[in-house]
Amino acid sequence: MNLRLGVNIDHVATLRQARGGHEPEPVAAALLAQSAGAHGITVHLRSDRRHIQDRDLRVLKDVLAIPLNVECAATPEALEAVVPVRPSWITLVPESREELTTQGGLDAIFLQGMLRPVMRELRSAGIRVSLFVDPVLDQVKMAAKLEADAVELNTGIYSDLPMDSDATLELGRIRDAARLGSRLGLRVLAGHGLDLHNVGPIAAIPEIEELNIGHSLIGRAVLVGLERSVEEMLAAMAETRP
Ligand SMILES: CC(=O)[C@@H](O)[C@H](O)COP(=O)(O)O
Ligand SMILES: NCC(=O)COP(=O)(O)O
Repeated sequence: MNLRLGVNIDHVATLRQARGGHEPEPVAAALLAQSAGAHGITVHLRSDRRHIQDRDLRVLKDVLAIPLNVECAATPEALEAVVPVRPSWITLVPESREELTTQGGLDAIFLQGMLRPVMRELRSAGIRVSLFVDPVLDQVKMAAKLEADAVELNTGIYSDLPMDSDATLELGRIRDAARLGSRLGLRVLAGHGLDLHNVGPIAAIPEIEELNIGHSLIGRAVLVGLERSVEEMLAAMAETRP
């Protein structure tokens, strides 16, 4: 199975919002990522609208030829903004206003009563649903029980490990969760904090179909250009998953 790259363009919008103007245009970034070989575009519509705006979703949906994945909290306010856009995917993520970035996976077990009707509504609107969960077997089982189309395994703990530390344990958790998700019929994605240096061992996990990568890729794009940054990431992924 070929490994796909979803490019998260949130932080192009972060830069735009720093001045509250029009530049840089995240839609232009999405189109450049698409032409450089990205297989999908991911954006996170945060409740505080710190980067991606409602208008971005609408324009992205209109212009992209590759799937649009919108991450959001499972709140009525977020879903009212996202569902009418009809993205290919909605990924439900936990969110708190104070966090700098997502702090962990969704607790699908604790939230199952709330998630069940929400996910049913999204499915009936023709939108595929992914749950961003920690690499914990019971969370993956619950995602399957809730009839999610996919799980995105949170690689945040793995990505935060110091460079010279032993990642065996965390990689094992991600590998086991990926294997279980695939066995249960879920599509398995992974992401959070991945970069050119740590992506290899995650890309090597055969059950993982797609990686969502944003911050490091956009950070590098500031230095070398977005197309080159996407191409470098695709090449790094292909080193372990040709
Ligand atoms: C859910 C996840 O891991 C990321 O998409 C992250 O939430 C992106 O949001 P920020 O770009 O606001 O950190
Ligand atoms: N869901 C993960 C994502 O979209 C990108 O996360 P990051 O690479 O910005 O940490």
